[in-house]
Amino acid sequence: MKKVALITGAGQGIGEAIAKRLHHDGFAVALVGRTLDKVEAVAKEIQNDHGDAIAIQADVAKRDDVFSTVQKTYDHFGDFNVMVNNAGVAPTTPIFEVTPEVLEEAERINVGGTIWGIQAAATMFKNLGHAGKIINASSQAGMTGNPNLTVYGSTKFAIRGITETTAKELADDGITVNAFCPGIVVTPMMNDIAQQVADKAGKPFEWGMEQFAKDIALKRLSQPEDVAGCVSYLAGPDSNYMTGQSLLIDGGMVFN
Ligand SMILES: NC(=O)C1=CN([C@@H]2O[C@H](COP(=O)(O)OP(=O)(O)OC[C@H]3O[C@@H](n4cnc5c(N)ncnc54)[C@H](O)[C@@H]3O)[C@@H](O)[C@H]2O)C=CC1
Ligand SMILES: CC(=O)C(C)=O
Repeated sequence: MKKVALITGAGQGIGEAIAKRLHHDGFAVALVGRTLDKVEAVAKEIQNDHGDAIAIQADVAKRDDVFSTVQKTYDHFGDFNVMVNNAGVAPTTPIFEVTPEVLEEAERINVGGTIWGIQAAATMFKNLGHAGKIINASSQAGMTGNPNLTVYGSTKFAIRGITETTAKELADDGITVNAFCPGIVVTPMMNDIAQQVADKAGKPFEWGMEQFAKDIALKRLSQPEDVAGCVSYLAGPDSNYMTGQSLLIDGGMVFN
């Protein structure tokens, strides 16, 4: 029987690439997103490639939604093995522009969504009586400070802390918890960030992207597939003896 993975935020960008990569690795995949049309379109592509995929609409900020996606995934495929807490939002907030609303939304989705995802997946693994893998999306912005990303960066630092903490709490149940920390990945999110930073400075889009891209040692932006390859490792057996870790996939940027 195929192993089963659930990926949140799978309608575009990194989540879409992870879903497709895990399908190629032999997983049955549940694609979760806020906009059903988008996850359905990706699920259809996977089905057309002879894959097993379902699409589920959910808001990861809502605990009940997240528990329900895990239950639906199990009900459909009959097992549950890997949870990828990938969905996130990235407000661009110079420190003087941070409002309670911006802070709360990012906390509810990025931090809350990750915690509910860990709770729901670990509960299911324990009920099934077998091991499982939980993989969380942090960021290079969760390892170092990025100007204009105070709120976003705070959520991504938090996700690394949650990863380390829950790895220790869940180890006795055979559950591993790791995080991936992409650098600058060409997705709708990153394009929005670059555009907003450029707009605030009265500069063109290319200038906005350059603010993030100029220190990449490998001298190229990353593609969603670069990240999906590392998540494939975290989801597969070769990472079985690894837990509580944050895998940096930034082309040599943070520690330049
Ligand atoms: N693009 C980049 O350069 C980087 C991205 N990341 C992280 O990787 C993850 C994926 O990022 P991208 O693919 O770039 O973003 P994206 O914005 O292109 O895609 C994220 C997806 O998550 C969904 N989503 C957002 N809030 C949701 C919610 N409450 N419930 C359900 N779905 C929700 C969105 O609808 C979207 O389909 C995020 O956690 C992001 O913070 C980390 C480092 C760099
Ligand atoms: C979006 C993000 O995580 C960046 C710029 O590191």
